[in-house]
Amino acid sequence: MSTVPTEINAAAIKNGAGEKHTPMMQQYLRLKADYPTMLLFYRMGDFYELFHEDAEKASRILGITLTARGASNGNPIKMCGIPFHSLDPYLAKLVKLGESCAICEQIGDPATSKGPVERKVMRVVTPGTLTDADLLPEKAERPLLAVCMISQRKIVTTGLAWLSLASGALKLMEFSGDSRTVGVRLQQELERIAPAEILRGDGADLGDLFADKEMAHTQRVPDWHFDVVGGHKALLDQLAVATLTGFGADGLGAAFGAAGALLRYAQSTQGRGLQHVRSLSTESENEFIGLDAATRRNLELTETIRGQESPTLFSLLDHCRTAMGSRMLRHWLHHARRDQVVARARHAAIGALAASDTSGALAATLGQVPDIERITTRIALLSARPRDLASMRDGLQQLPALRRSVQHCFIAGEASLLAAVHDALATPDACLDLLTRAVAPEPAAMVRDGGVFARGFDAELDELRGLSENAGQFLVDLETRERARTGIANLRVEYNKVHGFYIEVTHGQTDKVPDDYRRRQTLKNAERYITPELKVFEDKALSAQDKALVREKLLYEQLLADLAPHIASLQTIAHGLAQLDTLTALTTHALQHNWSAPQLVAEPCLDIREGRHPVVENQIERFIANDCCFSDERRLLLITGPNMGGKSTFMRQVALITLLAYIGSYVPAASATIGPVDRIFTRIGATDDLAGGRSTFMVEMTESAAILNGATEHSLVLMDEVGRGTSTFDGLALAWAIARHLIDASRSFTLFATHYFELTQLPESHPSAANVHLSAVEHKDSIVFLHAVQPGPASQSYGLQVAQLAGVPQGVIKAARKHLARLESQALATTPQLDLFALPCVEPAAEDDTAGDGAPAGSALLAALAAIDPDALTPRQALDQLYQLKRLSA
Ligand SMILES: Nc1ncnc2c1ncn2[C@@H]1O[C@H](COP(=O)(O)OP(=O)(O)OP(=O)(O)O)[C@@H](O)[C@H]1O
Repeated sequence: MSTVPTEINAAAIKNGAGEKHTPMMQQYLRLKADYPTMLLFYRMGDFYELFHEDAEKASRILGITLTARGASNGNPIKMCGIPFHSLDPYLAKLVKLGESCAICEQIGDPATSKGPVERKVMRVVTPGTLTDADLLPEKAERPLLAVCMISQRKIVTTGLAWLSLASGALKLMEFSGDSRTVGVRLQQELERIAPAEILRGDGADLGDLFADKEMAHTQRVPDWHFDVVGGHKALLDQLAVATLTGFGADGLGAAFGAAGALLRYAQSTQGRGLQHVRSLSTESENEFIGLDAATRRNLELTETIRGQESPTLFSLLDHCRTAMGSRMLRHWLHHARRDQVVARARHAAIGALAASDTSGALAATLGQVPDIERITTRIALLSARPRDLASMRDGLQQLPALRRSVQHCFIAGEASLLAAVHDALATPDACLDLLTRAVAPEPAAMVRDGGVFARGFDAELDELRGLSENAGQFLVDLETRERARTGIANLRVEYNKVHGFYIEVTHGQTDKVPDDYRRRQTLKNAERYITPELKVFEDKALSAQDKALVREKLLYEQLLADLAPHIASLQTIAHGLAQLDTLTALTTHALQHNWSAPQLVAEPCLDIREGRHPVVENQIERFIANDCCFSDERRLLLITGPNMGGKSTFMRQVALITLLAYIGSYVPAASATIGPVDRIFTRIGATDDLAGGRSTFMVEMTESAAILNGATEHSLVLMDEVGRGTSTFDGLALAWAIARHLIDASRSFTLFATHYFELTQLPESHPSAANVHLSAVEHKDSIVFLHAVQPGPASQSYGLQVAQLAGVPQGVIKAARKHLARLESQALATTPQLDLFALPCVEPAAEDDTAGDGAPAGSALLAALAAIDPDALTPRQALDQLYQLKRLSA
């Protein structure tokens, strides 16, 4: 097997320099030299041992005892070990933490070996190349990705190749630009693809891209692995084709380099070719609706903001009955296509499934289908276990029923996607026939245990099994015969593992034993004998058992080889099943929650009627539905309203409905008509990034900068309380300018929530902006949220009432009220800037971009008067205000 030669190992050189290591240690060091960056698990009898630094590291991570064993080259050998049968849980833990492990087995026969038994690394486990069912997350992919960058005259071309080894899906993409834009882009693509492991060239300068500790484990490989010509050839060989034109990969360069390194690494970890990697897809730069990391997080697509698995959009919609469906749903949520055709086909399929009322029956049948995708991969990698094959057989038997249900649907309604699924689910008769004939109804877990093959599959195996299985009857017969022959009534014929077969006679009867009895063993109360007849039988029976095991092993290898030609059709079936499962899950959710089919149109618009937040509507008793309407003439909504009024919920629901429509799902709304969308941006909530050295305000501004630089007229932008991370006036000024940029320059559809009431004047100078507010009413001293979005700006913020609701002590609230009144009157009296933006009753702004942003100037007295809310004043405050007004008029 080729190894992963990342660097020449120091230990190997040292070992050659005349140091005195034991023969076993020499062997260990030779093996370790090929895997310098991995933990080497060295098989010794029933244990895997780790030595030296590997032992220290593993004992620390796994919490196992570190010991020392003898000495080599004069130094004690540090070591720790684990029993061979409990390897997988330990591997799972290590790989989760980003460690890679090489598993070295004994391949020689200890009985005949001179010196240490021959050993070889048989398996390499790295975070991005897992295929074992026990090590992989069931509902997520763990792709391996390679990055290749080629610079030419300040233009950097970045090639990406990534492979989900567990499914065989191989993808390429390439993009170019100056180093800054390429860096940003790369970061975004890595966030979308979410690789478990990244390969990069030894000398590649990727800036501080991988400084982020959250980023996948990176592995350096020699730069020459990224050779473009070599990579192109490796792809042709892998896919067994003469040209890559059919895969849309013509004209790529850096991506081929990445693919070359990727395939080399993946093959080396498996120790064999990747016969299940048969196809390639090339992603173009603008295929998907762009979502940056902040947006993926803020919208809680597959992870909550706190990093939990639920409640998220994925956890809500995942009614999938197979892991294949769950993985596809997760993929769809992160890969909404801009092309409306794909989404429309899915809407039609959901419509047909819903109309035919078969989703319940489909879900029940899908529940009996195993993870055919991953089992197929294990067949290709020759690591499938007998029970994998048995469940594959049982799963394939469900195909005709599924196909009938699907056919029923697309006859009922027009759905070309379901027709394609129907075609994909054709039963692979030859494969199913082979599995049915070969595999026992309930096979043993491991081939080494025997009992894997069905009776009647192989005549030789049946004969060998017959010999050992008939032993029971033979022994009963022999016992009867020998009792009659010897007259010993309590004579017994038995078997044990140590002594084999024997005839047992108690001491009192031994004088009756015939001459042909040979003594085998003397016990306290009895003698054990063997006869020539019993010996012949013993030889046959025992060797038959061994021979049967050898035969089963051989047959199993042959069976996997015979299944290889079916890999492509099994992959097609797995894809069809995943699609069907995902569509059925979306249909189930749509039916249960009264979701409707969105309309995707070519004109710029976003018209949602009675929209709901998909996750929140599930959590509270009565969710208030709201409309949201954007058009070419109405591009920015300023959202005001009290804290807790529902602003963030409303904004997120608009983004989620848009995204759901584009992944092909129905949406939580009475109706939704949505035009082209290229990106969704969100700037929501204030979190600081202490680990990254960025303050709350810095994070806020970085995210805002990305939006201002990246948003286009087809983007949907969510801005929540921008500017609140700094002083009031700085914040207000920034919020004002950002909003204007979004209206004038980006022309995106923007939801702009703010507590700066001054901004609500924007629509007067910018007609494509409009005010809406979340309504609330005061009841006595408290507040009742109505959660309804209404036209116009909010009249006040109710901050103190919300604080009161939150349990802030009464005394504090009272003091705050007083102080607020004082502040408001002082601000009006002494800070003319405030009314730059304030107060609805003043003159409308002049549309002048340069002079104070066209802010109105009005009489301070009028402004102060307008700011007074008589209902909110105590008699004492009213009197204070009166004095204030008097002073202003003086
Ligand atoms: N349309 C709605 N119908 C019913 N309840 C809602 C609705 N919208 C929001 N809520 C409830 O109100 C709570 C607060 O909503 P949200 O966080 O969106 O308010 P907010 O206006 O953004 O508050 P803040 O300004 O303090 O961030 C939510 O947790 C939810 O329980």
